[in-house]
Amino acid sequence: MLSVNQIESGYGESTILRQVSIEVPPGQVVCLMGRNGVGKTTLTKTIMGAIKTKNGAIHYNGQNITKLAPYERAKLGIGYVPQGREIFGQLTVQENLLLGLEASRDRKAGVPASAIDKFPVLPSMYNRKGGDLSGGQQQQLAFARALASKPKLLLLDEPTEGIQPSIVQDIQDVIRSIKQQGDTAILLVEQSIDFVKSVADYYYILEKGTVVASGSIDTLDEQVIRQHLVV
Ligand SMILES: Nc1ncnc2c1ncn2[C@@H]1O[C@H](COP(=O)(O)OP(=O)(O)OP(=O)(O)O)[C@@H](O)[C@H]1O
Repeated sequence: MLSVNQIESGYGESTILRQVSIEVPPGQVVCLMGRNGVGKTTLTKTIMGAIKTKNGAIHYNGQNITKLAPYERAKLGIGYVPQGREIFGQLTVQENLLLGLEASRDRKAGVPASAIDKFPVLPSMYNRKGGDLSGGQQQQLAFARALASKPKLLLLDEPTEGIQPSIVQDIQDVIRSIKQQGDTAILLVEQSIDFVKSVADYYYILEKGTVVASGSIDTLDEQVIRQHLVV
């Protein structure tokens, strides 16, 4: 589904990612882990096209998307929930959700029930400004907005960061239900090892912009955690 092959990317003259290769198979949950500042967000932004790939290639469903603009990648079915959520604070919840449809091929159909059903708190807030929601509610809105275009690959950048435990649990349940449906793959940036172990099929660990460990989730053992993740 997603195949990142030996990519190099960064900001201006500075190169952050070097020789990074990852695979996200259809319908699977793949976690991207690593300490602060190792390049996890840079990788999700590069996959989405917000940062240019300097070398290497990104293929999505067999198509080379390395040079496509972010909106073109979104149209192909890649959804993105950025770190920090990036909700439009002055727009209502409903308007934020409708913006999610801009990436979709079928705008007239409206926001699909499949995006809203997973976040029962949202419909009661349709007319509230995005900026007036709590951090956890904004995260749910950002998630639903990404689901509005029915993505086949979802990039989630630290969806549980700074969020109260009950909403972390809700987000975990949503990821599980997407996984159970089996038609959307997820690349998840996440720091919590328990969370990762409860939802993921595979993991990759980055250090200084390169992949230093990877495997099926049952190989994420104490030694790997101590070596690459414990601060
Ligand atoms: N806009 C930017 N311009 C220049 N350098 C940047 C920019 N954004 C990030 N960096 C640098 O790129 C490196 C990787 O940052 P990145 O945000 O990808 O790491 P991360 O693993 O997602 O970290 P965190 O877990 O703290 O979110 C860091 O050294 C960071 O300082």
